[in-house]
Amino acid sequence: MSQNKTIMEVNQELVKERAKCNFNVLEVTHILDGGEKNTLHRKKIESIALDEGAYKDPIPEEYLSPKEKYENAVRKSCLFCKIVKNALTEFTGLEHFSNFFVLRRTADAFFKEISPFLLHLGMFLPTILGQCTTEQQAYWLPRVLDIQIIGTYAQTELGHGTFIRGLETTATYDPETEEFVLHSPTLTSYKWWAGGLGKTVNYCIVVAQLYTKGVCHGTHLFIVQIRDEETHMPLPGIKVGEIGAKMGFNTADNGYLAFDHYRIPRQNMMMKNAQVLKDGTYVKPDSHGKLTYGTMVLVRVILVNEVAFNLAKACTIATRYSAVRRQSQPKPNEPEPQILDYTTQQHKLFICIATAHALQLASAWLWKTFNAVMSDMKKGNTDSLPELHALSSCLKALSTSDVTSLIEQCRYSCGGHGYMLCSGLPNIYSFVTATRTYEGDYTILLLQTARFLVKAYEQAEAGTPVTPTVLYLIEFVSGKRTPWDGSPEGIIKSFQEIAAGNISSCVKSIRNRMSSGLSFEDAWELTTIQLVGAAEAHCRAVISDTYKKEIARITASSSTNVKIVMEQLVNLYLHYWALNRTGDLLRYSSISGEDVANLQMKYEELLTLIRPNAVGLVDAFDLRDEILHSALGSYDGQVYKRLFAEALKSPLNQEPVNETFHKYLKPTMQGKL
Ligand SMILES: CCCCC/C=C\C/C=C\C/C=C\C/C=C\C/C=C\CCCCC(=O)SCCNC(=O)CCNC(=O)[C@H](O)C(C)(C)COP(=O)(O)OP(=O)(O)OC[C@H]1O[C@@H](n2cnc3c(N)ncnc32)[C@H](O)[C@@H]1OP(=O)(O)O
Ligand SMILES: Cc1cc2nc3c(=O)[nH]c(=O)nc-3n(C[C@H](O)[C@H](O)[C@H](O)COP(=O)(O)OP(=O)(O)OC[C@H]3O[C@@H](n4cnc5c(N)ncnc54)[C@H](O)[C@@H]3O)c2cc1C
Repeated sequence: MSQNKTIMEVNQELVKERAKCNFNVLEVTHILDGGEKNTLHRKKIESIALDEGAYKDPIPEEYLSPKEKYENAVRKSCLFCKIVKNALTEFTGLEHFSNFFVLRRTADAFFKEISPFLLHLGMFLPTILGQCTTEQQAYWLPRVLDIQIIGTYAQTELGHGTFIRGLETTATYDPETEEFVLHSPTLTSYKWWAGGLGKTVNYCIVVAQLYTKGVCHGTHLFIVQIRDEETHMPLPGIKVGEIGAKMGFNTADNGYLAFDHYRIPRQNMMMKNAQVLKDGTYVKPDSHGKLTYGTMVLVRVILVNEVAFNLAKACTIATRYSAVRRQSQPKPNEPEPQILDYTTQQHKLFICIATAHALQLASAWLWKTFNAVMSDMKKGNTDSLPELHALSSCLKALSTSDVTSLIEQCRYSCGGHGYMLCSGLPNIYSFVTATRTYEGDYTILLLQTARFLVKAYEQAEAGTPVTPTVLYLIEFVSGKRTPWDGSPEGIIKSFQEIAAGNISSCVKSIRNRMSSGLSFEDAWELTTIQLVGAAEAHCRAVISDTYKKEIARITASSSTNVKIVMEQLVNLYLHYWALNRTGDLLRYSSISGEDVANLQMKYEELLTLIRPNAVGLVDAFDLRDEILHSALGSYDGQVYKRLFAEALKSPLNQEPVNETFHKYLKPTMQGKL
């Protein structure tokens, strides 16, 4: 493996673990990267960005003040962009966007938290690609890709994040001057949260209610200059600042923004879908009404990959540490076992490895689906957009939620040392837990998927065709059931039956409530706990099915041992979730109590089978130490030496006696305070 420039010799525990591994690690790396060519490309970018050591901080980030942290992050963002500039200029279409994953991953070496430029590349750029006309793109893109301007995406307001139709910022067209007048009528209409808005950006995309000829046409997107390009001073009519300290994202200067009758040219409305003509005539998009929500769909797709990557980081750290750490003495007169040998520890960790694989492959599949839908839409066909919206919503919701819990589980599995910032786990957690909220809160997105599922159920009942991911509903409404057989295919089938059963129960509840006199809205509202459950079950079935099929497809030409270990992980994922949902299985499938006991036995066998390959499996994620930032997870496994070296960096250790001794401790102890 092209691992890291290790200064320390590799710990013997890890040497032995690597010798035990029975499959070709590089082959698995290629699978996860989507092919050998992608691995080589990734390594090339990582080398360009990291080999010279430019990412290194003179003082560890965690010991800087908030202001210094931010300033250091800006310095490094500029440096990072300079180093990878050639790679950046390639991104002239959304179809190239998957290459950003490589940059994103590499950038992690530079930032323990996050770059204040994240939204520039993660949302400003894709919105320009997705929402601007060709002429607008020709004007804005070169400036964006060359970092001549820096932008963000300001949609959320102090009063509204979820309910976009409730946003209060107005953009009123003035045909006299051919300008839009942006205004923030209330405190709750202040833009709030946009990353980089506080101090970094000079432009942003603003989502505002469009008024022309006295009529409100709903929310539309505008490119707005907020700071002078020379002095960086906020322009007259703009009030902008930072929102303050957060649980994480502290180097991302999330900001607030308000407008006082601030004017922008008509051409700054993003006009790919709807337009306002010079005289103020509004031209409606002739296809789907939600096309202005496009960037959110893209970013939801991206986030599935993003959290898979973060889970890979967390389980690399926790698995390597668990191979080095020894604790307790279950058998008298025998050495303390590696904690990785405890079945409960394997239960905590191997599901993380399997989930990272499942989500990585599901995200690649979703990315392909996204591109296919975009290509249809270029031809004016928006028929597949509702399914993409439903899929990206539930996959974003479930992946961010699962990964948040699993990263915390990785921290638990590292005991006290996992609580140290230098383990890397707290920063990974505080980044990922936010993904459950931003870009659409968990509950909200699952309820969006539920809307789609209820409609699909009604179509299946009526005998009209349904889209590919809900084909299982046709069998369900026809009353056909597959007897439980405990095979991987059988488990996936039962997940689909759980999903169909849950959707059917929701439909019944809504109908019963409506027949007892409630409105559809009230009946829906009272059923939302079940609807969230149904969307979650559907999504679990989709992930499981995709994971199994993709592994079978990709490993068709793999070596035998790679095939075996990949299949073991798929089975582990399926057994883990089947055991987690025995209540649903008993309710909606023909599983018996004895079958549940067999599932448990099989699950425990899988843990034992995977155990010798555990370190090889996390090595296959091929995460350079610079990207992991972890004393517990480095490739050399020198956990204790690294923990001690980190402790010595603490500012409190730079002097033998702290001044508080003279000021407070001594007077207190001597009764003089
Ligand atoms: C220098 C270093 C650089 C390092 C970086 C290097 C590279 C970076 C590159 C990549 C980055 C990698 C990863 C991360 C990338 C970026 C992310 C990082 C940070 C992000 C920060 C977060 C940003 C944000 O949070 S922006 C704000 C997001 N806000 C939301 O998501 C709001 C959620 N709310 C909604 O989506 C909607 O309001 C709603 C809840 C869906 C309801 O909408 P509404 O209009 O009320 O619609 P309604 O419910 O009535 O439904 C009507 C109808 O429309 C359908 N619908 C709804 N939405 C959509 C849609 N999006 N598409 C299609 N259809 C949609 C809905 O289903 C209904 O249909 P129907 O009537 O049932 O048929
Ligand atoms: C770190 C971070 C970065 C962000 N960056 C950006 C950015 O760059 N640009 C930007 O525009 N925004 C950004 N956001 C804002 C983010 O998109 C919103 O916070 C998110 O969409 C949730 O909206 P909200 O905060 O209004 O939550 P709310 O909608 O107020 O949700 C609060 C609770 O109410 C529940 N709830 C709300 N409505 C319903 C309903 N209809 N049915 C059932 N339950 C409901 C939710 O499930 C949730 O539990 C960021 C947020 C964070 C945390």
